[in-house]
Amino acid sequence: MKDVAISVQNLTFGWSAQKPILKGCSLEIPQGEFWMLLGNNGSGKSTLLKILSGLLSPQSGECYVQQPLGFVFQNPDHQLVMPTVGADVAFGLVSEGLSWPQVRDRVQEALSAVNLLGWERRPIYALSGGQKQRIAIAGAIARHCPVLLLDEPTALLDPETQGELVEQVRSLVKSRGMTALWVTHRLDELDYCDRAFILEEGNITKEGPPQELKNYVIQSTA
Ligand SMILES: Nc1ncnc2c1ncn2[C@@H]1O[C@H](COP(=O)(O)OP(=O)(O)OP(=O)(O)O)[C@@H](O)[C@H]1O
Repeated sequence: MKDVAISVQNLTFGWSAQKPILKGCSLEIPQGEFWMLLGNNGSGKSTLLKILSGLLSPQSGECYVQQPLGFVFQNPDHQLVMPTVGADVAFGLVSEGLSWPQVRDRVQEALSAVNLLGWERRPIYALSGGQKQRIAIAGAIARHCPVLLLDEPTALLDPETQGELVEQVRSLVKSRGMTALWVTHRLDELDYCDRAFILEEGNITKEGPPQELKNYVIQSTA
């Protein structure tokens, strides 16, 4: 039996009492698996991820996520803060009080994991959208995060780069035993995940393997 990496029980949240977003939402993700979260616009997917990451507090319910967690935003320009690749990946390590050689090793390990070893001195502004997303993921790997939360990370990428990123995250999950929860609108991305959820009307209404969820979405939108 696998350990649970992410667990949510009866979560409720609303921006106002008149408009509840999550209405007793529950889910569980085993360690070392790649899951996706689908749902219509405004169904509360980003809100759920923000609660999982501690950016928002639920009104009620229980929430557990293995720590430290890494969060990858839709727009990488909202999270890359330093001028170069190496400085950005190292930035998240500041609070750990590591020695310089330890920081260098962590940065190299993380860049190697996303196939960007040797890119330390590259300026962030010169990277493509997909490369920036891989740097954001490298930041989480450098911090040795067991869990990655990704909020529509391919939304701003071209189709080829979208496929490369989702493939990369799948291979990180499988090779490093990480757990990832990936929010998406794109049904073709489901092919890469182990299982997926659908968030509707404030609750998880469906959970299952990718093909089953694809069929459900296609039938419900036909
Ligand atoms: N800061 C905020 N203040 C008030 N309402 C908000 C705020 N952020 C989001 N909302 C509302 O909460 C609801 C859920 O938003 P959320 O962004 O979680 O949905 P989503 O499923 O991620 O949507 P999308 O697929 O469009 O990204 C929406 O109705 C949204 O307008």
